[in-house]
Amino acid sequence: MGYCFSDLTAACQDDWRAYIEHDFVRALGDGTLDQGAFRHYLQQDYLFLIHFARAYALAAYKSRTLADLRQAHEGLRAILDVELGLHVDYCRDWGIAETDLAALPEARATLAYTRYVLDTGHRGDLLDLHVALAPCLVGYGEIAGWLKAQPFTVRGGANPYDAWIAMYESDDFQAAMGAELEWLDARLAEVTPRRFNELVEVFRYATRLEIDFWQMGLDRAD
Ligand SMILES: Cc1ncc(C[n+]2csc(CCO)c2C)c(N)n1
Repeated sequence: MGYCFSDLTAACQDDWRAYIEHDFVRALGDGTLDQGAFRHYLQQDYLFLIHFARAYALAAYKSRTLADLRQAHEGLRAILDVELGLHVDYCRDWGIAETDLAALPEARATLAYTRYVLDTGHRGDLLDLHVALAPCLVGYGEIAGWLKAQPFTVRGGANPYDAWIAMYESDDFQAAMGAELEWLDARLAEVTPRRFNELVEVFRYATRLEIDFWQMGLDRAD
């Protein structure tokens, strides 16, 4: 007993590194990512965010305390009022109109990942759901930090993806990630070894689905 979040990443080290250091991420860092691949990723990420908002609504439904209910409400509000608006503006800069976003067909990788998270939340409890969401929330913060430390990363106007990196290294985002880590560490401190192993499986599947999401972008898969 007495687990914490880093025990989850340690238990799935190979998958976690494959996600954080994926070729898509490296190419974002050095600015060589194919722009069509990025556009495909952005389009599917719009659909991803909508389902992610639904997952926060599910977190509200699964809450047993007012504090957890408020946290879920804040997550839902942040996506609807901030993230999706930023995403639509950002897509416009990349030549994707909001009307196009609304009509997008969902790629299989988007479908698999988002429905896995929702199903995990439905069949499990609030901790299962948060663990399924963690590769998304914590992973992107870690990716921004990892890119910052890599010698190949190009920053500023010379990298067309600089704004994307900046978004996830921002103080606001890093603070949201820190709050999530605190919540997870407090819950994981109390779970049994058997329960921890169940949560590792949830975390591993969600991490693999993040890898597939990057790969979908690179392959422009539908
Ligand atoms: C496939 C995919 N995975 C993770 C994120 C990152 N992300 C999405 S919503 C959110 C938190 C919202 O409050 C974060 C960090 C993404 N955009 N796309």
